[in-house]
Amino acid sequence: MSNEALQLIDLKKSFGPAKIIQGVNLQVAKGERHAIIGPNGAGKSTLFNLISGRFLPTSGEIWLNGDKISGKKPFEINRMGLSRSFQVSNIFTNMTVRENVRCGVLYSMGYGYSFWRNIGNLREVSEKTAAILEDVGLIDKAHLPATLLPYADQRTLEIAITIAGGAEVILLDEPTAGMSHSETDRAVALIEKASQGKTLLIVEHDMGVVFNLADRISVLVYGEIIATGTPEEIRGDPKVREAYLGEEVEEGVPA
Ligand SMILES: Nc1ncnc2c1ncn2[C@@H]1O[C@H](COP(=O)(O)OP(=O)(O)OP(=O)(O)O)[C@@H](O)[C@H]1O
Repeated sequence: MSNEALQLIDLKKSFGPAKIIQGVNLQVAKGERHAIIGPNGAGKSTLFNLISGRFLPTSGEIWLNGDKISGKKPFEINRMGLSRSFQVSNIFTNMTVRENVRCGVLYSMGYGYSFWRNIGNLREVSEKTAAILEDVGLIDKAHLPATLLPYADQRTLEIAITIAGGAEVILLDEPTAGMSHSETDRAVALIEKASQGKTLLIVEHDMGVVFNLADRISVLVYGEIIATGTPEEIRGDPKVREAYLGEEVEEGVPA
């Protein structure tokens, strides 16, 4: 059995004549927290859309835990153990916070979204739901309709649902976008705790978050990975400084 949770092999994606992803090779080990950084338009969202099955690659392959997933549909990839967060849109706004997390828990226990089925082990579902709500700090707001939550809490709920789904490999898309410093700190703590024992791939613009959270970082520029390494290696890489980090290395990144 391979030790790779996720493997991208010479992955390419074009939209018409525009070559957006230009031969990406990436290996993410089981249990690793890996961040993808790069300037606007580098292709980070496109890469996530390829991995989660929303886009088909133009060429190349994607493997998840030793199984080829490129060419499969998003729900098939999800069932094979990969879960992806969206920018809030995964939330059922007409349900309470508790019901949202409960859906994720039910899904992880194999019930899918078939609410009408007779659910035998209700107690286990309720206990798991309560534990997640407690962990993410939303237990006091569990009874509220999700739509009434402040923005940062909605993002937190989105992360909670993604993680409640039980997938081993989790893709988080800019989880701290639009958050204040203190909200960001709380979100990072949540992600660290909730991703224990799982594999995390994260796209994030906040360099403080990236350099705190990631075991390794890949830098994507114009659809190509120009460097992969530990935070120290990336911080010290002249190519990265020149192409992307620039002044942020001095100003935004913890030494
Ligand atoms: N469906 C599409 N059709 C055509 N072009 C697209 C499509 N999706 C993305 N692109 C183009 O691909 C390029 C990369 O976009 P992408 O959103 O992946 O970048 P990004 O690194 O996520 O940027 P940001 O940091 O701003 O979110 C952009 O030039 C974008 O216009």
